[in-house]
Amino acid sequence: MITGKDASVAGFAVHCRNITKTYGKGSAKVHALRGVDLDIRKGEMMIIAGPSGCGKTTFVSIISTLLEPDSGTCRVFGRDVFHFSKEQKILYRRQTIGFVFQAFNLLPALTAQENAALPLLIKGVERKKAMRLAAETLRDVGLSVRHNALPSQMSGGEKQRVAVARALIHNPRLVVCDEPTSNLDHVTGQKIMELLQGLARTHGTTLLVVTHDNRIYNYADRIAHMDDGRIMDIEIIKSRDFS
Ligand SMILES: Nc1ncnc2c1ncn2[C@@H]1O[C@H](COP(=O)(O)OP(=O)(O)OP(=O)(O)O)[C@@H](O)[C@H]1O
Repeated sequence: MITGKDASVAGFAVHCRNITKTYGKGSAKVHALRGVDLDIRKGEMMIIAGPSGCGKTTFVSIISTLLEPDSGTCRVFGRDVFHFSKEQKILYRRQTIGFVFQAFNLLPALTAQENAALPLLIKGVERKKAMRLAAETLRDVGLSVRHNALPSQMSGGEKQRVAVARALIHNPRLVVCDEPTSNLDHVTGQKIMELLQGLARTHGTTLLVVTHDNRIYNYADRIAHMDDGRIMDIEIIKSRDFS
């Protein structure tokens, strides 16, 4: 982990200190995060690993402003995200972050191309242009055909490619993936990770991936191992120069 008095916040995609979060009250109280510090460098792929219930999803939800922390600080690309207004949070989630979830979260009534175009359509991009960019992005993620298929007509791997296209179409600086391979077979999971890694390297995107699928650990630059609401260890997988 990069820490120390001289660490420059400006060099980091994510810079978090002492984040705590509890759920519930009294005897039902759960300490989900017990003081999490983490720095992620721009362009880095950081995996957050750890057993079920250790606080992984809580942590990424807080960074993404989907959930309020109890205490702590967090700067994402230098911006103090815990003090955003409601409107700033909405814009931050739409513009800065791309999300990929295990359950794909595609809208069932929309085609692959419409699902991929969604972030642009929400942003107000004209439909024809959004659909053209969606077709290009689907090609980038290896889906050259079946753009008019509905999610119910696609395989798990195809759906996850659409989800990745949708996460990347607006060129977010940070892509947050929660168990992106857990509903996929091994080979398809590896393909999705290669895709994310390749696209991230081409565009300099920072990737934050929550997983307990140790078969994808080798795609990370570093792995933050969590347990019981804390980061216990940071493992370096690849030593790349991020300066
Ligand atoms: N809305 C909630 N209300 C009460 N407790 C919660 C809530 N969400 C999570 N928890 C608890 O907080 C702790 C951390 O949960 P979290 O979902 O962040 O863990 P996780 O590491 O992502 O788990 P998994 O790998 O199973 O998804 C767990 O003990 C969980 O039961």
